[in-house]
Amino acid sequence: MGLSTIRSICCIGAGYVGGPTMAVIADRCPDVQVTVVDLSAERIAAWNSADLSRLPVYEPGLDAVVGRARGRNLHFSTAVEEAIAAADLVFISVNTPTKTKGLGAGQASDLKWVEASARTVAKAAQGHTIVVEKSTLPVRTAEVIQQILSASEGSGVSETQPAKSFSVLSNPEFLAEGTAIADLEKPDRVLIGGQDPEAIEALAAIYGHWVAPQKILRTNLWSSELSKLTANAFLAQRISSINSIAAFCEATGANVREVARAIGADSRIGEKFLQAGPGFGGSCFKKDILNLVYLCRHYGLEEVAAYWEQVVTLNHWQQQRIARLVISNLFGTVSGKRIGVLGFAFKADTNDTRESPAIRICRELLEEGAVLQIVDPKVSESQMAKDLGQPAGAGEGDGDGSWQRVPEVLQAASGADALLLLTEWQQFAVIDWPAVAAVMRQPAWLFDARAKADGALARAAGLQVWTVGEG
Ligand SMILES: NC(=O)c1ccc[n+]([C@@H]2O[C@H](COP(=O)([O-])OP(=O)(O)OC[C@H]3O[C@@H](n4cnc5c(N)ncnc54)[C@H](O)[C@@H]3O)[C@@H](O)[C@H]2O)c1
Ligand SMILES: O=c1ccn([C@@H]2O[C@H](COP(=O)(O)OP(=O)(O)O[C@H]3O[C@H](CO)[C@@H](O)[C@H](O)[C@H]3O)[C@@H](O)[C@H]2O)c(=O)[nH]1
Repeated sequence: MGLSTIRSICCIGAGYVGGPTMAVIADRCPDVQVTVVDLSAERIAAWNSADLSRLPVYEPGLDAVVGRARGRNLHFSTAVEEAIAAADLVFISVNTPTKTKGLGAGQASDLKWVEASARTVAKAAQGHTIVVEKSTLPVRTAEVIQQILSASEGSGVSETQPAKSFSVLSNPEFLAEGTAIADLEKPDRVLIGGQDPEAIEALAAIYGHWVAPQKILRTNLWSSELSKLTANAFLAQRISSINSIAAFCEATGANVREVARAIGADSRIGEKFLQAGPGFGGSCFKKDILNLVYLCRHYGLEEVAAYWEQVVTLNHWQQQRIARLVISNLFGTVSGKRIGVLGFAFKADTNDTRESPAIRICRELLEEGAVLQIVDPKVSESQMAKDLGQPAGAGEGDGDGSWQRVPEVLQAASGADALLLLTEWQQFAVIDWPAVAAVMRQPAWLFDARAKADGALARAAGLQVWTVGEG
C-alpha cells in the first residue's frame, strides 16, 4: 500500500542535512507541511531564532529560504512523536558517525541514532507512513529499518485510524556544505531507491515540484544506498590522487595546477575536484570510505578494501606532510614561535570543522610548542577549543603550544614567523601583503596549502612562499 499525495512531512534530525533540505522542500512545496524535529532543544531553538543570522548552520542563501517558509509550512520542533504521528512521510536524517568502540570501531558506521529513530517511528506513526533514509547508511540498512517497523505493523487500529503500515525508501543526499542551497535547488540528480512503486512516485512527486523528471533516478534499495558511498569514495579518491601528484610536482619542479588543467581538459577526466590542498575534511568522505572498507572486508573482499583504504591513508599523510614541512622550513623547530593560521573550517563558506585538516595540522604544531594565532570568519573560539583539545591561551615561550583566535589576518601575522593558509576563504585572496609583512618577524614565510593567496605579491613584500604542488 502507498500514498500518492504527501501533505505532511516530518524530518528527524535538524542538522546540516535535515535543516537545509527541509527548508528547500518547504520553500518549493508550499502545500506540504514540513516539520523538522530534533532531540537537541538548543538546536531547535537556534532554528527558530528570530535573527536569521543565528541559525545553527551557516550556508549561503539559507537564511532567505528559511525566512520565506518558516511559520508558513516549515516548522522546527522538539515534539518528535507528535510530528511523526502527523506525517505521511518521515525522513531519517540523523548522524551516522564512525563507531568509536566495539565491533567495527574506527570503520563501521554507528547506527544507534538511526535505530532509535526507526523505533520512535514504529511507536508514534499512524496509518500508512513512508519512511525515507536520508542519512548516509551502510548497504542493506533498509532491511534493519524494515524489520524494526514490521514489528509494529498492524497495530494502532482505532475507530478513526487504520492499522500502521510502512514503506521504506532510500533517498541519499548529495549536497556539499557551503553550496547546500544551490545543490538542493539545482541537483545533478535525485536518487530514490525502493521496492514500493507507489511510495517511490509519492516522493518523486515532492521533488517534481522543482527538479526535472529526467534527473530523478529510481533504483533498487541496495543500489541507492551503495551509490552514496561510491560517489563519496570516487570524489575523495580524486582529491587523494591530485594531492599525491602535488607532492610529486613539488619534488620535480612541475606545477600541480598546470597538470590539473592539462588533464582536466580531457572530457573523460573533467576539470572538477582536482584542487590540491591540505587533504579532504568534512564529516562525510573519511567516514563513508571507512564504512565502505569495513563492508568490503565483511564480504571477504580484502583487495577492494585495501584499495579504498589507501585513499584515507594518503589523506592523513598529506596533512602530516604539510605540518612537517612548516616545521622543517622554520629551522626545524616551532617551539615558542608564532604562526598565523588562516582558516579553520574544513572548506570555505561553512562554519563546520568536522575532520577539518586544520585540526590535525594545528595539533601537530601545538605538540611542537607553536603559538598559533588563528583567524576564521565563521568558526567560534569554543569550537576551536573543542577541536584542539585545549582552551585558548596566550602563554608562550615555555615549550607548551598555545593558541588564540584573532579577528583579522593582520593580528594573525603579528610577530609571526609564518602564515599557514588552510581554508580557501575569499578574504585570503586579497591580503594587503606589504602591511602583513611589516608586522611579521623576518625572515617570514607564507605556507599556502590551498594556493589561494597571491603568492607573487607576498614574495614582492619580502616573504618566502611555499604553495602546495608548486615545484
Ligand atoms: N553534512 C553533510 O554535508 C552531509 C551531506 C550528505 C549526507 N550526509 C549524511 O546525512 C546524515 C546527517 O548528517 P548531518 O551532517 O546533518 O548530521 P548532524 O549531526 O548535523 O545532524 C544530525 C541531527 O540528528 C539529531 N538526532 C540524532 N538522533 C536523533 C533522534 N533519535 N531523534 C531526533 N533527533 C536526533 C542530532 O541531535 C543532530 O542534530 C549523516 O548520515 C551524514 O552522513 C551529510
Ligand atoms: O578539488 C577539491 C575539492 C574538495 N576538496 C576538499 O574536500 C573536502 C570535501 O569537500 P566537498 O566535497 O566540497 O564538501 P562536503 O560538504 O564534504 O561534500 C561531500 O560530502 C557530502 C556528504 O556526504 C556529499 O553529499 C557531497 O556530495 C560531497 O561533495 C573539503 O575539505 C574540500 O576542501 C579538495 O581538497 N579539493
